[in-house]
Amino acid sequence: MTKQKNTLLSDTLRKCNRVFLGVALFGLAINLLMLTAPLFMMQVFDRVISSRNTDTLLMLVIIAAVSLLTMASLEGVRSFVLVRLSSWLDKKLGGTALKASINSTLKQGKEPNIQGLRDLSTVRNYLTGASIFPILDAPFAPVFLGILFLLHPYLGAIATLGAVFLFGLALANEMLTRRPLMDAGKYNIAAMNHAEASARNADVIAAMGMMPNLIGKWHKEHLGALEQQGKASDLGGMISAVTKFIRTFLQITVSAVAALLVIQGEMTAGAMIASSIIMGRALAPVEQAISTWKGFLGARSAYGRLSTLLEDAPISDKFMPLPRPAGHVSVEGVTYIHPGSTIPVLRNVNFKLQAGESLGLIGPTASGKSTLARILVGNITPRTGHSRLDNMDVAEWAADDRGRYIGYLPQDIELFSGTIRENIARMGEGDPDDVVAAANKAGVHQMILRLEKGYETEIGDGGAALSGGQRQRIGLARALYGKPSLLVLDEPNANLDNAGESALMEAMRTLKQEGATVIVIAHRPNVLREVDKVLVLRGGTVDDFGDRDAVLERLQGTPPLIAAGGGEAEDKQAARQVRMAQLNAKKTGAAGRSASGRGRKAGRKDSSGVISLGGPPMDGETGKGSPPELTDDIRQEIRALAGRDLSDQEVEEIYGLYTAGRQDEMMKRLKESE
Ligand SMILES: Nc1ncnc2c1ncn2[C@@H]1O[C@H](COP(=O)(O)OP(=O)(O)OP(=O)(O)O)[C@@H](O)[C@H]1O
Repeated sequence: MTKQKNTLLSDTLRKCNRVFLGVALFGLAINLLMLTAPLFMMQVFDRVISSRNTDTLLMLVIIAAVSLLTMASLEGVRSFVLVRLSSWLDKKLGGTALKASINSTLKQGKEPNIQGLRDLSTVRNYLTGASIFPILDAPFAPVFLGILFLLHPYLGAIATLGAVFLFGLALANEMLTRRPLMDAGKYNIAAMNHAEASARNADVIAAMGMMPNLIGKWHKEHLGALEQQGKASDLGGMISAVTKFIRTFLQITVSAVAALLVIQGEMTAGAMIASSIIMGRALAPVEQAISTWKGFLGARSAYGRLSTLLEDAPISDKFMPLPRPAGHVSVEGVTYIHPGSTIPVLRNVNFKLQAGESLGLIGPTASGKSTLARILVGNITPRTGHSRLDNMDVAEWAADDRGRYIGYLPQDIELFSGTIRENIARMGEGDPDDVVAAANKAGVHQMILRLEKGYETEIGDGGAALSGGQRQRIGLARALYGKPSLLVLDEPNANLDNAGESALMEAMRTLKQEGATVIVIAHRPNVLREVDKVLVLRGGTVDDFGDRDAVLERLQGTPPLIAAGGGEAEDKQAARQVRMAQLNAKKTGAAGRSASGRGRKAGRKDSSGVISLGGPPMDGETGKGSPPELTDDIRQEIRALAGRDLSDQEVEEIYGLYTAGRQDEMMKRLKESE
């Protein structure tokens, strides 16, 4: 089935046709009224001066004044209409252009930008600004040429030839400058986006002295734009100079021929003056068109980009709201390839969660966890397969509706300029009770109250006025706002201290009681204590899925996928607890089969837990196998297993037992140190 294209842009502009027709008719009247000056001059020279009749002169002045006033009023009304048209266009298309820009960032993985809004502004300014007048006035050029023919066929012929020649120059201008101007536009957009992105990352730039490199990169793109612009301006400037010369020379030629005709008695002196003025009017739109050509090309490119962007926007914003889902999650054969890539980042991912279940999503870096999270919340659409919430494909569920039932905390949190209250209420006004309830659940209420303006504290762009941990906790409160049925938390504890992490785990317990389904991506172990199930993602495929303890037990002997973080005592304790959960699961024979049908890793001891400290596991019997190097990570892991701070020597001794394959003694030493 071919996707229906959104024709909002062309439809909206079509609706403007009547206004443009009106504006063109105004233009006709204005152009005719412009004949006031030449006709006045003609009458003064031919009637007043020869007859010395001052009454006629007064009458002519009054008629000219009325005519010029009418012209000024019409011009005023024309500009009034165009200003209103500009606002109307903005109201009609602005929201859709912004939405489409945001969606294209989301779906096509493009660098975040609001080019759609910029393009709309370019098109709008062109259509409703002074640059459109030469195009609207151009159709009247033949009227003026016709009048010249009436004054004398020679004058008409010279002016027509001149107009054709100038039109040819205008065409040459279009053909020669189109490509460089389009290239300049492209370079310019890249340079501006680059500059915007740099400004957003000011901290990193300043701290690591990246400024010269970034400026160099920006310069390269900007110079590209300047070079192409220069090329177009050189050509345009030359053509413009030739045009000016030809136009002025034509004016002189017409005046000279008219003077000859006057001498030969074929024309009056007044007609000679009038012909010169009319000639100027006839050729003005052609000359103006050349000078405003750049604006026209810019607007045309902007129109092209905007229509491509809007074509993919949803045809209608209307949707039938669906009832609150219970929270059943079903991921069916999901494969995903990032735009611009050919390698699937997720391959045939399948799993199901009942409403109220919680899942820990773990896996090595770049295994596709965040991508899966974005699919689960409906931000990106799988290439094949479906992610369903209560049987409804989230990708097909209108975002504004489904979003009410989903809580999402992305890795980079993404807060907005505004107050804490607005941020928690997802940038709406928000019911105060609901805002406080979400903050309480995220354990952040007291922290907010301690801020100078409490919930009304302005947090700055992206939450710049908050610490990393505060941002994460406010992001969590935003995710919890409105009691969502499904929560997807992407490394929610990455910036949290112990108190923050305890609050997070408390929130997970509360959510469980409330029946919400929670999916949490974890690199640090604490949160895994609160989940029912664990899914291990490796290289974009499900490596293992099942009950937490069983999966963790099966992970024995593989390089660690979760790390004890930061040297915090609780972290170490948690890491140890997760390890112990693995060991206990082993001891009680909880090992099951993996969801993918893969058997558990070849066990080496079945009577007690085998601890692996990264790298290939050591053979407990023989001590054979290549021991991994005693890295800082392994030191940390040993300390986490011990649950307290060991001296370097103690760590090395325990490690010695490990590398010798003396697991029992190692366990004893670990317990001793408890
Ligand atoms: N917008 C994108 N365009 C192209 N490739 C992308 C995009 N986003 C992610 N990727 C690629 O997809 C792969 C998976 O990324 P993803 O962020 O899902 O991994 P992850 O498991 O969450 O990693 P981490 O644990 O480091 O957060 C990576 O190789 C990454 O480079």
